[in-house]
Amino acid sequence: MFNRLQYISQGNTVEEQLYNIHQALDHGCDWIQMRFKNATSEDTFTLAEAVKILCQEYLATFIINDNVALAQEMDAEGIHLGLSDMRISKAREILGSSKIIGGTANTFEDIQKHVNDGCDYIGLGPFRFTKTKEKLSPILGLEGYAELMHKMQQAQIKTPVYAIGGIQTDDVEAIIKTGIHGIAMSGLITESQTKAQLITELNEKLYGYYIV
Ligand SMILES: Cc1ncc(COP(=O)(O)OP(=O)(O)O)c(N)n1
Ligand SMILES: Cc1nc(C(=O)O)sc1CCOP(=O)(O)O
Ligand SMILES: [Mg+2]
Repeated sequence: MFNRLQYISQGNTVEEQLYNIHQALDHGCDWIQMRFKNATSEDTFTLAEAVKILCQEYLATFIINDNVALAQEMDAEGIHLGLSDMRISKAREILGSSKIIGGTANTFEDIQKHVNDGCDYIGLGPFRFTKTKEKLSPILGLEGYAELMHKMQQAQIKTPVYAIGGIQTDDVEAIIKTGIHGIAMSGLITESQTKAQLITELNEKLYGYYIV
């Protein structure tokens, strides 16, 4: 079973990214998605090498955003692909059955397509407006999540779903009640000055018991 909290990395330079990822790992995140937009391929490679070592050290899951070739070269645990990235069936051919492949969805049709293509989890968003990503799909909110989770249940689709987009601590309980498996976050974790407390609180809400 996949863990319930994903940290989506942030930072404009290799150093900022590494600092943020290290902080997240140090304070209890054990799933890192390396998301480094608008970076050179050299910087992206440098960062990926360092993040791979860090994730091994912290026994954390290392997922790469967008770049299937890099995920293959790094032997990362997986890849996250959006609606305008490589199709999941193609990535599966390249990476094989042992790698984790996540896909972004905003509608039930997106979910069906990714599931039919063999994805391992769905990133469903945005929950609300966020500055972290440009060109957001329509906002889903709690009602959108409830409706899509209901449709998945009716269709007997059991693929784990992660909520994403502008999520705050107080949103987590209501999101989980819709049947969503976990949450993926950037801004709240990156900007928190009390990360250990935040991540403990998020995990309590996500797992329903106290995690040290
Ligand atoms: C867990 C998770 N869900 C959704 C996304 C968004 O992916 P995508 O739509 O490809 O957008 P970018 O992240 O590439 O800007 C994600 N990264 N992770
Ligand atoms: C990377 C990403 N994808 C989204 C989607 O809706 O597909 S929202 C998003 C940004 C998540 O960061 P934050 O927690 O700072 O809002
Ligand atoms: Mg993408």
